[in-house]
Amino acid sequence: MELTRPVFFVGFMGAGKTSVARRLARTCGVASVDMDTYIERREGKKVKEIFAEGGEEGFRAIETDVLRELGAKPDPLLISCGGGVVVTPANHDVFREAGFVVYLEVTADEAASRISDTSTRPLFQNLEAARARCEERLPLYEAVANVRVSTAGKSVPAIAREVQRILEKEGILCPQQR
Ligand SMILES: Nc1ncnc2c1ncn2[C@@H]1O[C@H](COP(=O)(O)OP(=O)(O)OP(=O)(O)O)[C@@H](O)[C@H]1O
Ligand SMILES: O=C(O)C1=C[C@@H](O)[C@@H](O)[C@H](O)C1
Ligand SMILES: [Mg+2]
Repeated sequence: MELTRPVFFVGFMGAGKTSVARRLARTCGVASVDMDTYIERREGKKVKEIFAEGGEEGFRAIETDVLRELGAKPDPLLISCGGGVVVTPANHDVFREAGFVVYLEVTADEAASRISDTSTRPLFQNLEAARARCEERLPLYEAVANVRVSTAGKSVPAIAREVQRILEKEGILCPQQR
């Protein structure tokens, strides 16, 4: 199959953006890219090190640069964003101009139960702070979303199938034209 526009997955850390995009890419035969992984390869450093050296501000600048680059690829991709991509206002323009945004909903408590190693996520260091951060970001996720998908109690393959149906209905995921 092929994509007519880039599809961005947003949502809090642990929502399943990376897992769902990867699963959908595999089952539909389209390409996916994970922004955190892409950033780590490009910078030759782990996200944690980028935060330690340049702070959140340094990380966000790289993130916006990469979002613009990936959103402008001639062959559209499934793009799993970092959990904080919505905090930078300029990123909202990229979403609006280029793509379709799938918001995967999760609570901080459920996310905490899914993530085995929070040390890789500098902004998920304790549950209290994560709950507050998650709540603070809800309106931002909602503002950019073209569609919301609840992930509570659902498996990654089930969520991927649900997203696939939505993308097909919207004409974003189509049978290959050539
Ligand atoms: N629906 C789900 N049910 C159970 N576990 C899940 C589900 N989705 C993801 N997970 C697990 O939660 C962990 C985090 O998932 P994933 O890395 O896909 O989240 P993410 O949204 O990309 O997070 P981040 O913003 O930190 O990159 C992984 O171990 C994954 O296997
Ligand atoms: O929610 C966030 O702010 C982040 C989520 C991760 O995906 C990484 O992009 C980074 O750890 C920041
Ligand atoms: Mg991820």
